[in-house]
Amino acid sequence: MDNNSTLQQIGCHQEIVRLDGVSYSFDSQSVLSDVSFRIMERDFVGLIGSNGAGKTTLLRMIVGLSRPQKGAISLFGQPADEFKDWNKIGYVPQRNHFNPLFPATVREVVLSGLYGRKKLFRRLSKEDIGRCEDALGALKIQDLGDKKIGALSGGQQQRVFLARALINNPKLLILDEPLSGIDTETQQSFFHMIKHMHQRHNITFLMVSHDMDMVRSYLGQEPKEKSGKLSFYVRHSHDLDDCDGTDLLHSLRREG
Ligand SMILES: Nc1ncnc2c1ncn2[C@@H]1O[C@H](COP(=O)(O)OP(=O)(O)OP(=O)(O)O)[C@@H](O)[C@H]1O
Repeated sequence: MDNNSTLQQIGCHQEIVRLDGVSYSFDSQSVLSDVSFRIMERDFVGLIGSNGAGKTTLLRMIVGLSRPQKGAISLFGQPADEFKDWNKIGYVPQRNHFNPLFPATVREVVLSGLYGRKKLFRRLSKEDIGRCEDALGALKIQDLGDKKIGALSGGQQQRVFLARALINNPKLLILDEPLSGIDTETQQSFFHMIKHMHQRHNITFLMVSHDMDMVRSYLGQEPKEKSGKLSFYVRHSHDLDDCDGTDLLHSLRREG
């Protein structure tokens, strides 16, 4: 193998998330105990576990909303405490449901995903608006842009939250039960869409799901690793000689 192809493989094979002996308790109740796991670039990781197993607690630590009480987390090769490049990570938390009277439009919700507090207070640039339209296009909801978010169905709202997470063109998307509370047909098209993002646009995924059939159909029958009550199912989309195409929004602009 020549140097170039070795470099290419490393280039597509970065360690995105590393958990080393992570533990967490609420009061005296231990929720996670000594969890170690690595997510490589272009992995699709399905995180499975019973109710209360600590899945959401783990995701919240990865996105910096809380810290491990023991052990360490690294993101893109950096200790999580020092990590600043949060626009590389898109996060869709569990059970996002808006009150039907919530006044924001779909476009406003998607734009609120632009990372950086200062962006909330400064005027939107043409580029910001272009990114928003691209994200709406990626989720096939351009026609909903001016609708009030609270007036949409659960499945449509889920698409809006995914568009919001995509607006920064993240390398890693973290989804907490994105399929819950939506009908089977919408679940299938949603899952189809995220598989496409994984395979064609090289986004790395960490997804919590209770739908074992869907998880197994894409990620295989057996978990790659288990830790306590958590199981990690993994599929890698990596094509050794293809390191291109990580920019979903950009690709869409070109395709469109
Ligand atoms: N803020 C909190 N204060 C006290 N206990 C908490 C808090 N958040 C979570 N817990 C407890 O920690 C445990 C793990 O919760 P977590 O939400 O991480 O589980 P989960 O695997 O995501 O569950 P589910 O599948 O039901 O969403 C649960 O027993 C929960 O009651």
